[in-house]
Parts: sequence; structure tokens; C-alpha cells
Amino acid sequence: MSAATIPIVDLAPALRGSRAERMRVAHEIDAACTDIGFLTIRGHGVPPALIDTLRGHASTFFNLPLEEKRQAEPEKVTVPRGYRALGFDSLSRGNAGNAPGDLKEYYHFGRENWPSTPYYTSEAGQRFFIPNRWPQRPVGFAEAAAAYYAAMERLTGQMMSLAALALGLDEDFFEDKIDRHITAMRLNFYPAQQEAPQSGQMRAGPHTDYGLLTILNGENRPGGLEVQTRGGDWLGVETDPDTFVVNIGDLLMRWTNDRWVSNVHRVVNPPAGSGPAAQRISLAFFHHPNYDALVECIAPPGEAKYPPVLSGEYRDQQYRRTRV
Ligand SMILES: O=C(O)CCC(=O)C(=O)O
Ligand SMILES: [Fe+2]
Repeated sequence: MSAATIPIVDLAPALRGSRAERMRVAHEIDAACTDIGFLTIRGHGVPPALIDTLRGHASTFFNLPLEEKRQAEPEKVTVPRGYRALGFDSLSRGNAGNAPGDLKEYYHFGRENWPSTPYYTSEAGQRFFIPNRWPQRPVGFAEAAAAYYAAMERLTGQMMSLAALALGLDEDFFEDKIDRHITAMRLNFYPAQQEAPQSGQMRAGPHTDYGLLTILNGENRPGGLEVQTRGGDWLGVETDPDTFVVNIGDLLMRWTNDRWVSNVHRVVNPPAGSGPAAQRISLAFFHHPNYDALVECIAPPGEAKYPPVLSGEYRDQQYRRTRV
């Protein structure tokens, strides 16, 4: 039976507890990921101040004049860093949809520093380890983003150990596949809507995410996140600023040979006339394995539903498909 609400999982017992407690939490994660591919986590240990500070900077930045924001826009459309204006991409196109550009702006960034070894600095590495592009205002934006990124890195490391336990694998199964991960973050800004959207246009069209886990910090405003149930209905997802919504991405679905679902979700438009209260910000950490990790179904020989795919190639392909 499909959940009527998104399951809530308290991570605290697993983060401080015994293997038995980790197993119990892992089973809860397994049930949620099998059924709907979404869960809300609490007891995650991330200090609220880290979240508030980044949200505050994001709000200041996105409320600057467009011309100033555009100074943080990369010249090339292919560079996944910096500011992107309204309608730059259409997430539905990554899943064979054809909606017009999404009604959101975003700020795209990755880690600040990396070692000077070939994995990072080679031609292949430079496709994924790209310098961030911070605007002049607000001051402290880069530092707040780096602190939040580091907290998410810890959290996803812990979650992937629990994921391995849930899947009956060694607890460290994913460790050497994520120890040089290429995770990018997007700070999404959905402005209040003065004009009616075009037909089929949304804040974010129906799509699945690409990586392992997405850790989302949102806010409940008119025009929010919805996920599709197995019955085909759209279920509203609460996204309070003091919890995180976690969802499975395509690569983890492939890795688990469809045991876990990378589920279709979207961000709907606010009702007409909602006014400024409909402005919404979300912070999305798209946890993605090392670019050279080969994602192969965990399945008995002959039963794999997908051919192996390289982590970095898969993400690049999806970025290309979603660009309008
Ligand atoms: O803003 C949200 O609530 C979800 C955004 C999302 O699904 C995405 O950026 O992939
Ligand atoms: Fe998404």
C-alpha cells in the first residue's frame, strides 16, 4: 500500500547508537525508499543556525536587482556554476517531458577546494571540479554555503552507510564510491508570480533527480513540492526549514535494480493572486558519487534491469537534456 503522507524517520538513534539501532533505522529507510522514494528526516544533528544563515544569504541575493544577479552568471550555458535566471532549464525534459522553462532562478555551486591530484585536476576531473562563482553581495555567502555543504557531506555519508545496511550490503559498501563525490548544490528561488504561467509551465516540471540522495531544505509556501504516488496521485510534501526531505535519485534506483524508487516530483505554481507570500526558497544538495564510479545493479547475474553507467557521464547527460 502506498503512503498517504511522507514517512518521517528520526535519525538520532542511528547516529549515536548501536548496530541494532542502526539496523532498525535502516529498515525504516528501506520501507520509505521502496514505497515512495521520499522521507522526512529529523534528529539529523545539523545546527539550525547553519540552515538559517544560508537561507538568509540566499534571500538577500535573490532579491537583488536582476542586473546585479546576472553578474554571477557564467558566460557559457554549459558551465554548471553560478546564477541562472528564470526559465534557464526545464527539469521535465530530463524525463522526456517538454514543458517550457521552469519558473525558478537558482544558484549552482560545488565544493570550494580540492586536492591537486589527477582525479581532480585532469581533463576529466575539470569537468566536475569547477571553481565556484560568488557574487560581491551578500558578504559571507561563500562561507555560509561551504559550512552548509560540509554538514550535508557528513549527513549523506551517514545516510549512505544506513542505505548500505538497509540493502543488506556491508555498511561501508558505498564508501569508496563517494569519497571523492561530485555533489553540486542548487539554491532554488521561486519568485512570486505576477503573470499567468504558460500552458504546462511550473515552478519545476515533473522530474526525477539524478544522483544518490537529494537532501532538500524547503519552506511551506503557496506553490510547493509534490510527489507522485504509485497510484498516480500527487501528494504534497511538507518542507519545513527545520527538517530535511530526502529523496532517492536515479543512480541509487539503478544501483538497487529498482528496489528503491527515484520518484517523480514537481514544484507547482502558487494560486493566482497569492502575492509576495508565494516567494519560496529551497536548498538542494544533490549527492552524487565520484565521477568515475561505475553504477552497476546489485542483482544476481542476468537480472540487472540497467546496463552499468558512469556517475559523471550520467549527470552530464541529464544537464544537457534539461537545458532549454
Ligand atoms: O524546491 C523544491 O521543493 C524541489 C526542487 C527540486 O525538485 C529540484 O531542484 O530538483
Ligand atoms: Fe528534484
